[in-house]
Amino acid sequence: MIKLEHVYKSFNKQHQPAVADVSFEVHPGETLVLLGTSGSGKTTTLRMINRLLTPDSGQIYVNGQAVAEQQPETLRRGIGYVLQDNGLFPHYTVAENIGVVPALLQWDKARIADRTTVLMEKLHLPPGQYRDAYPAQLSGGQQQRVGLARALAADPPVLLMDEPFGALDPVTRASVRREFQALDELQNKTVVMVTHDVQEAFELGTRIGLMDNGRLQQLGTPQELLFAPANDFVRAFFREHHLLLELKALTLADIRPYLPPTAEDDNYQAHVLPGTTSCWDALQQSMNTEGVLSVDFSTTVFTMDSKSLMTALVSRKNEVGHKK
Ligand SMILES: Nc1ncnc2c1ncn2[C@@H]1O[C@H](COP(=O)(O)OP(=O)(O)OP(=O)(O)O)[C@@H](O)[C@H]1O
Repeated sequence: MIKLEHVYKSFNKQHQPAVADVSFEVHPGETLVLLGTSGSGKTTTLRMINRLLTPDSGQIYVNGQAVAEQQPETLRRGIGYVLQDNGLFPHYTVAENIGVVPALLQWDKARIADRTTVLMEKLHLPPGQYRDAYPAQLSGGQQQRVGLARALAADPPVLLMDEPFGALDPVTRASVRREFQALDELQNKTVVMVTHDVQEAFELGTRIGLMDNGRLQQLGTPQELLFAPANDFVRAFFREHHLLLELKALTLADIRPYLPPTAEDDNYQAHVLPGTTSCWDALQQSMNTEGVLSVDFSTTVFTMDSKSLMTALVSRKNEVGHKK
């Protein structure tokens, strides 16, 4: 668990603070994404959580304990940290990089080796091929996977990530992001991630904290930020990507009332999507199924096509817009 209470940080007392009155709580199993324009205070906020920076005022707690009362080294051993440039040690092999924190925690060698193998397999880095490689011998995407494995190695309850996919090309970025999202390791972790990529925030964030000028402009679920913006800044921030973000934020269950009446389908084959699937993922799946989608709404299975999905989205938008 991470908790910030009225945190302020200035680098230059003559200027406005880099972070002003930021408060939030993040619970196990949640990913809070800090999103915002460049210089809005995202990285400063993150770096105060593991004491790389010290707040001028306010309190920060990790797992119920004030970070100011803990030795920075001890605190950081319990926090996984992933950086944009991966921060791997160039003269350490992949296995040695992944084993850094377990070694500091004095795990025995066999346990470190087992844990390294498990994580490399989960992150699609065949251990036989890459265990003894050096970072420079890996692609950017592979290096970032090693950075993730290193952060997860000692199974810390808290994970901080600063633009973890920011240095990757769009295709690699999407695949590393998907692998990250699918990791069972994350299930009970408390994660705070910084990004300025709006799509990434919507894909990975349980909640999003949108920052501007050092302040949290709004903190809420992707749906809340999109459909109930707290102010003009929030509204304007998402305007350009609105339709795409709606596809990511809304599930098939959200648009079910707007789908055309469809006969229950006894002929559906494999590939039934749960109602919790995002509309975006459903459209992507429809490319593999010639446009046809079967959706399991618990009581009934609907069969529809991608066109009726888009029509339902527009009907929903019209109705919700009309009510406002
Ligand atoms: N070490 C520092 N010394 C002086 N000023 C700093 C320092 N670190 C950050 N700042 C200033 O604090 C403000 C917030 O910076 P921060 O890096 O937290 O923003 P950010 O939202 O993470 O931006 P970006 O997305 O560009 O990384 C900026 O005005 C920045 O110039």
